[in-house]
Amino acid sequence: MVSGNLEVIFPAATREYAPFIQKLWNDAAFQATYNRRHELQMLPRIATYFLERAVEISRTDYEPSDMDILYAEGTQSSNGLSSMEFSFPTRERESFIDGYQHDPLARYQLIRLHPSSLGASCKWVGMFEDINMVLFCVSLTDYDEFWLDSNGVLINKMVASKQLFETIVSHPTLEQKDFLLILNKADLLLEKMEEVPLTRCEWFHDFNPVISHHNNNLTASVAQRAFHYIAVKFKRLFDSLTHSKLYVCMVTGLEPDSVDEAFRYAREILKWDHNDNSFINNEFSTTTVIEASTTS
Ligand SMILES: Nc1nc2c(ncn2[C@@H]2O[C@H](COP(=O)(O)OP(=O)(O)OP(=O)(O)O)[C@@H](O)[C@H]2O)c(=O)[nH]1
Ligand SMILES: [Mg+2]
Repeated sequence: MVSGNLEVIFPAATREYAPFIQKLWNDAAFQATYNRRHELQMLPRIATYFLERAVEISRTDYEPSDMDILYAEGTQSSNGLSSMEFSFPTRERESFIDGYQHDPLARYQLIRLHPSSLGASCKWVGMFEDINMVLFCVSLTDYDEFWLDSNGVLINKMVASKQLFETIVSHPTLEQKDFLLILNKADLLLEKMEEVPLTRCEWFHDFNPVISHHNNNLTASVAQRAFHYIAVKFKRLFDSLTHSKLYVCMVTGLEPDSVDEAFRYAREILKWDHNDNSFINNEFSTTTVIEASTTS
């Protein structure tokens, strides 16, 4: 990859196979299997996005679109920890017309963790002494998914996130820091709940909403309640560990506006702090945000 010699990774043969891959993918048996992927360990939802484009992607002149990049899987480093720094430099004026204006001075460190690095008691957190806020990201659809931990034991991904959250919020370096919990993949929650109940995750065993069915499907309000339930679970946990308030918002990572909204909320929170909490009782109108004044 470093040498840019893609022939080594994707030999010409791969391109020859691409039409067959696409044909197999459109086969009824493959599609039926994909539709029952929640019964399998390792068939990601996203498979369809790329397999449908096998021929296009295999072309030598293929250039990934922004969407292709957003849909791609993150890579995992061998020690389970990868990170990159980014910021939003001032761009052309037109880009700002509709969207959220990022603070060009804000610097972000994106850290991706695998639970296998949990055993290392998160020593790396000590590297981040000068941070203002932690944006802790959890996928709402993790509740029925599993990971192999460092001992080779399958662990529920939501439970793994909970354990990581506990370790990180209790870390001495991050004492008194603001935490914003980003509950991601909001667009997929309802679809998943129609297949697998939220109670599949042991931590969510007491989720018991009054369920209103519409055409035998769960309604969006059930997903909304599930989101609130999960948010409150984390808020209670955070309160018990730090005696402070956890901010929460719901995000769909594939939608730039939704991500911008989370960054905007993060900036509001910092402003509240900066102004001695005088903003704390301000109404925050967005529906995807659990109000700052919500108690657990
Ligand atoms: N539909 C939807 N897909 C998302 C969202 N956020 C991320 N994704 C997709 O989820 C995948 C993210 O892949 P990874 O970064 O590997 O994360 P993951 O597969 O959820 O989790 P692990 O690989 O187990 O860490 C990509 O295909 C993304 O396009 C979202 O909000 N909605
Ligand atoms: Mg993945």
